[in-house]
Amino acid sequence: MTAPTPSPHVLMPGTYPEWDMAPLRSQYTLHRLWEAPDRQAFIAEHAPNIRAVATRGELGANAELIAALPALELIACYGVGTDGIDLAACRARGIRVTNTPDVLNGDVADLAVGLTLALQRRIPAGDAFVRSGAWANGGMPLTTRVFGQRIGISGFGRIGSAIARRLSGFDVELGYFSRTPKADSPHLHFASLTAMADWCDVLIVILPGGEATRGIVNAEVLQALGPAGWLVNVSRGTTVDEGALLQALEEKSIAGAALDVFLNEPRIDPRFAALDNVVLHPHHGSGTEQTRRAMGELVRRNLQAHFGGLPLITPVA
Ligand SMILES: NC(=O)C1=CN([C@@H]2O[C@H](COP(=O)(O)OP(=O)(O)OC[C@H]3O[C@@H](n4cnc5c(N)ncnc54)[C@H](O)[C@@H]3O)[C@@H](O)[C@H]2O)C=CC1
Ligand SMILES: O=C(O)C(=O)COP(=O)(O)O
Repeated sequence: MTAPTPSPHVLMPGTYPEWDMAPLRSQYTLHRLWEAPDRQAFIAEHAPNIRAVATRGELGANAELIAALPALELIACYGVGTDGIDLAACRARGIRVTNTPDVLNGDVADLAVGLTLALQRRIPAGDAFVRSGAWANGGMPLTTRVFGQRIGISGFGRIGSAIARRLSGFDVELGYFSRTPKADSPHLHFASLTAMADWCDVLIVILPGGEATRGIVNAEVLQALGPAGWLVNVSRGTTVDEGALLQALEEKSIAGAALDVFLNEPRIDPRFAALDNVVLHPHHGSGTEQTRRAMGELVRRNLQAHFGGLPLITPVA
């Protein structure tokens, strides 16, 4: 009789939906960090056994956590953005990293388009107007036309190009900002974000987060967008200089913003809630059941590939 193969130990900084937890429990020894009363003691106790971390985008894995796990081989991220994971620390130790690209493109692109429509046509305000009974006293104020505008997409990768595909049906003029022009794109290319902000009516941001893009949407970009310009951010809170954005929104030096992402989520700056020219959304770009199931499955396939000695499905590092 052969001894049963021990199941690999996996540290989870935060939970996944139950439909993912059940199959993970059956294949791995899970260590639930979010339930530990003393994180340091919990990590120290289990560190020698932990071979993988299964994390989420916003929880990431910082240098301190990585350094505390000497047997770590893999960090699997439930989400495409890996800006919360210290990739340099991983590369230095040969720790592999995976994410969940592509399966969420459609949902995040749908939300970007939905937020654009909600912002300019004031759909949440319309809903509140009807519910409050204000309609009985007269019509809702007029809004801004979406079709016929110039829309600039900043970050023209998997999700950015999915946004462009959707908006191509909206009779708008499309431009994109990227470091190198895409040979297969018929849209107007901008090598300068400020120049695109000056050109467009709506600036949609879907760049990766992290140091390279921190505050890339700065006061100068917002000024170029101008009092008739709108910002839609579905990327990361860090890509926008939030102080400059709040000031621009308060002074109405831009027309408005629809935001799915913020600094310090979920405890965002309370100044946002006092504004009437914003649509606010709780970082839910991939938040449909179908996509979350696909993301969970991709995390599991990466873990299985790693522990089965097979090539990773969606490696980042
Ligand atoms: N709001 C939400 O719920 C979600 C947000 N995201 C965010 O969207 C980001 C983009 O995702 P994908 O499209 O899958 O990534 P991607 O890697 O396919 O596309 C990113 C694009 O940005 C470009 N880029 C990177 N740095 C740049 C810079 N400094 N200047 C100009 N262009 C630059 C890249 O060349 C690439 O074309 C993720 O990293 C994540 O932060 C992703 C999913 C959901
Ligand atoms: O995949 C990512 O990077 C994300 O931001 C996912 O976030 P969400 O699914 O929108 O909460």
